[in-house]
Amino acid sequence: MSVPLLKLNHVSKSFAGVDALSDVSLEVSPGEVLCLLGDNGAGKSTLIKVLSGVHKPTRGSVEVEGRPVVFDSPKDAGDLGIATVHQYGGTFPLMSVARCFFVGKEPTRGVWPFQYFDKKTAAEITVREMQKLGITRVTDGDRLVGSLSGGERQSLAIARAVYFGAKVLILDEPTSALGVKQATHVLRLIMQARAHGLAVVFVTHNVTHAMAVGDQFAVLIHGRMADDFRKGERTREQITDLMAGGEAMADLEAELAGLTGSGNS
Ligand SMILES: Nc1ncnc2c1ncn2[C@@H]1O[C@H](COP(=O)(O)OP(=O)(O)OP(=O)(O)O)[C@@H](O)[C@H]1O
Repeated sequence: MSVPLLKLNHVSKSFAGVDALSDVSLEVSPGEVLCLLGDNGAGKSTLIKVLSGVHKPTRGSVEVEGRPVVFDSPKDAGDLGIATVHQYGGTFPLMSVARCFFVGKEPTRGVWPFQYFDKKTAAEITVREMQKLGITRVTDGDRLVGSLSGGERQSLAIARAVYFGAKVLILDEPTSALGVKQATHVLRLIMQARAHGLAVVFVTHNVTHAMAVGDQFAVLIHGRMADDFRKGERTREQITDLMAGGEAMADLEAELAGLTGSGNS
């Protein structure tokens, strides 16, 4: 059994009286997709921020490849191969795709202090890496990021993470703003990353998308792990019911029945 790439042990995170996460334990190994499911306010963003070095846990610990770590910043997490891709690709609309791909890691030419950004190399690498992910319509590294489709932006961000050696890819609601075709493309990218041995944490509230690619699942409700299971152990209905909160739905049904009843009388 391989050592998990990333592991959370009994992590809690509180903000001035709000328990955003309570006693969450999970792990993800190379070549696995962990889907983190939860409704609005469940604690998904807070969990991503703990995993990516934005927040320190109030209690509990984080391990990377079996070693306890304390991230002081997202850079610390990045240096250990943890890459986070945000909903819109976290990219800059007015930058060229090549600039965006290499932001903070620019290839240079010349000798200090006369170094300059090697635009040609950056453009070639960016276009090539995006093509590897099936994005064949971006052939010019000078193209503005703002002109890419949502799926292409996600691909750019994922290609960047993989190129710079990510071992763990954390995807924050990558499909939620996309149409069916583009969402399918992003789900394919997740499978590709998995096939390359990356550990993927796929954060979503779309049960269908999660079930299409997930190996294991964790459902957060009010900051707690309400359930965790492996592929095939729950039906879509069971997961949806759990996320919607069985009680809340029962209350609503009773309320609606009451309204209908009073309308009839
Ligand atoms: N910096 C903060 N200060 C105070 N409370 C916070 C802070 N960040 C998150 N919270 C609270 O923690 C809880 C979980 O929030 P979080 O953003 O992690 O949920 P989420 O699952 O990502 O929700 P959504 O899907 O709506 O983005 C919420 O009640 C939120 O108001």
